[in-house]
Amino acid sequence: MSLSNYSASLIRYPDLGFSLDTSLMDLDASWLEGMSGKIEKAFVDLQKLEAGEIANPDEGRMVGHYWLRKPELAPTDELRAAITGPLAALKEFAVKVHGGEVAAPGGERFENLLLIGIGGSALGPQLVNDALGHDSQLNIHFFDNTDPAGIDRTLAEIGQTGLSRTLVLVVSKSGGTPETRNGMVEAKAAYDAAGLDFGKHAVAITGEGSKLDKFADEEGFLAKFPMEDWVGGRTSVMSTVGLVPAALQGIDIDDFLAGAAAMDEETRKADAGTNAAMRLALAWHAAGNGKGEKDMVVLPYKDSLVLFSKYLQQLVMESLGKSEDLDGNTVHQGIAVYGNKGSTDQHAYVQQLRDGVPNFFATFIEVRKGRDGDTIEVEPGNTSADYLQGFLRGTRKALYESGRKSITISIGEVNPFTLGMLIALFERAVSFYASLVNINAYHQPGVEAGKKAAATFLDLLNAVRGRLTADPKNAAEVAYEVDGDPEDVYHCLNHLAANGEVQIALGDTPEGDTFSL
Ligand SMILES: O=P(O)(O)OC[C@H]1O[C@](O)(CO)[C@@H](O)[C@@H]1O
Repeated sequence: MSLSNYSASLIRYPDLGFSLDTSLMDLDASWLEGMSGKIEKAFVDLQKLEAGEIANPDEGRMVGHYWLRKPELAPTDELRAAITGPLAALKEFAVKVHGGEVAAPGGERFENLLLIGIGGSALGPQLVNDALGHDSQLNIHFFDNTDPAGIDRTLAEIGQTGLSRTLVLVVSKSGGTPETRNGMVEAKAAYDAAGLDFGKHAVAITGEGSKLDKFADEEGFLAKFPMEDWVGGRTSVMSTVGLVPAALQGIDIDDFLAGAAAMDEETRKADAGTNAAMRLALAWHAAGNGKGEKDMVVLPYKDSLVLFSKYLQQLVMESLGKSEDLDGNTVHQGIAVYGNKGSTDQHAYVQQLRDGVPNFFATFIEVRKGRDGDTIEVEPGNTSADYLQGFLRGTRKALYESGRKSITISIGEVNPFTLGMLIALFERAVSFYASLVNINAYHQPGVEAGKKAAATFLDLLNAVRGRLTADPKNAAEVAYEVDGDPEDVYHCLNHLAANGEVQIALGDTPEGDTFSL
């Protein structure tokens, strides 16, 4: 570790208060030289993507999330209008909600938001809320799963009386995601039970013509905001998906977009020496040998960024985790991402990072400012912020001393602008990395397999339900009747027993368990 090595390895954008330090990644100059052809191609690929090329060939779609913060970039007037129109509309909607012009049927002002969505249709709003929502004009709650207990917990937080003052945002690009549909059905049931008109409390954010879009029309939703097919779920936080809730919360969405636009501007420059997103992609490539051999451990040293690692988990893993490259070769690409926050994890998993399996590189996120306003000394001469900085610097060094590499990203403070900057940085690094390893970062075929298998399980579950009688039967007998896999049938029966639909009599092993009505 030396100041000259640090200086030589640092990319900084002083106007943005941003820097990226890859000095502890030991990037080799000759390796970088050898990558120059791929680097050039990656710059060209991203230029073409931003110019509207079909960058998602499997789905035949353009990839337009970079236009969201610079609509002038969008290749046609129609696409530009699809960004600026909804942006103006959602701002106006937020003003009306805040002013009480859009209110609950009884005239009560909305005080709460309930966002129903999953994956990219929830993670962005959750990150934005956690990082920036401390002074929120409306309290936000989430249904991001089909877990009934989780739904009940959230409804209890809102409370029976709070429901009438709660605006529900149902967010689904496809408009057909089962978890989100279930969440909406559960929310509607809660409104019905409270004698409230769900539609008069609800807003849909979805693709035009989707099931949700039609349901919103049928139920007379208060408003609808479109989601375009050229914005992927995991990069949708700067579309209506992230901006509607953020504007309703009173978060400065113009600053958020401006931060992303500023990072885009810097990382649009085709110069590997100064382009932080390209440097990040190269560091990932070098660490994992271009094959994801090392996991990415994300450690923001700031409580308000704790969800950033979870957010990046979807952005990176859903984008890069692919079985085939663009030429159809089997490659099984990806980078595993996990993390939480520092210094908290020094008391949890940093022990393994320092001394255990060396299968990762760390990404520290440093926020230079400790807190707004006055601070106190926690001991003579030192503040809590001094300690946080000490732990970050100390851990980084301790890891390096035991051969564990790390990247350090620094920002001045957490605000809408800097959060926008960070998100844009990683989005562009993902785009570059995908080009470097020649994969399509913009589809997610693997997710479909689990969805299909879940649908098959539900069909089996319903068939099993139809076979239950007062006479006890074991799983093999029911499986024979429904022509199903005995183990799957056993799990159906066990599920029904756990939820009080059937009685279970335990045998010596699951094969001997019997079930009856
Ligand atoms: O917005 P939707 O269509 O409900 O999808 C939610 C999430 O599900 C996925 O499609 C994966 O199943 C993600 O890519 C997406 O963010």
